[in-house]
Amino acid sequence: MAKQVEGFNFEQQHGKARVRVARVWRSKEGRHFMVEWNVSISLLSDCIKAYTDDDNSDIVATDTMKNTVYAKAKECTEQLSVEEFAVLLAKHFTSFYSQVTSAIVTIVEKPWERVSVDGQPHEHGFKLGSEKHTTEVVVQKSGSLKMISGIEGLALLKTTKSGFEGFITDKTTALPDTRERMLATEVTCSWRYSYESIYSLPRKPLYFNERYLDVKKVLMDTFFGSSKEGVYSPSVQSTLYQMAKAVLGRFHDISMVRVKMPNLHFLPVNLTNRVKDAIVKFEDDVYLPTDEPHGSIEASLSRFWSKM
Ligand SMILES: O=c1[nH]c(=O)c2[nH]c(=O)[nH]c2[nH]1
Repeated sequence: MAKQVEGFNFEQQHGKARVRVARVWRSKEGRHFMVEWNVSISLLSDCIKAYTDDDNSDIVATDTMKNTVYAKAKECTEQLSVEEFAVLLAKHFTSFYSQVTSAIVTIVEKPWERVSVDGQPHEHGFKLGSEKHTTEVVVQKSGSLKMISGIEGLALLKTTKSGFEGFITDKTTALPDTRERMLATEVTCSWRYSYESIYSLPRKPLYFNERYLDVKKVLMDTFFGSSKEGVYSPSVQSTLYQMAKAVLGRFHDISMVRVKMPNLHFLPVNLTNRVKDAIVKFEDDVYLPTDEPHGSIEASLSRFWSKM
């Protein structure tokens, strides 16, 4: 919200970025559970005097925000999702400080996964996976909520059932039509939940972790198709749309989904020697993988009644 200050419109927020915290929980039976989070906080608060009058008396110190992350992590005696922790932090800042009108908390979870040794899940051993679970929540003093979750760095590839043809051709077009190519991407997807108040959130423990895994599965199943047959992709655009639509079709508490899918090209390799003999003739087998430059394709899809 812009404020009128000395004849100007003025907007401000302050916070602490990239606070790293890990939390371990130990079950009675001796199994350990752990998370590692990177937390960023930004507060919208009435502290204009700090900007205009050198008066910090309304400032929540960003150092205090950092300490609060550790204090709240300590208080969480049960395992919880990034979404729940973000809401808990945001709720604290908006209810504890009269000056704070709104809190924005974003968290990226590092993908530590329990290892198996000799086919048995290890009690306290973890290895780093690849894609990351993310969230951004905005909480107002009234309890009104905006909650977005996401997945980052989901690298997917299929070696066939992908093509691209019928696009505009003009004098700068070199790309041939094809019905046979590799399709590789790194999916970034975020989705907005339709919960609009911190008081109407699902109470089920780890609900949002379950949702995250379910959304990831729907995205991947749609990308790949069935295990034997697969599914033909006529373009990244078409596959991206099918993936977004599948998420909205499946999850009724998701009102908006945004998907970004770079097209990471695998270029056919054809090599001839100086006397024009083929060294390598491309037969859908030898490729030059490249990520620069790459196609960049993104879209968002929301229900008619929903907010973006
Ligand atoms: O799936 C694709 N979409 C495009 O827009 C595009 N453009 C391009 O050169 N190759 C591709 N592939």
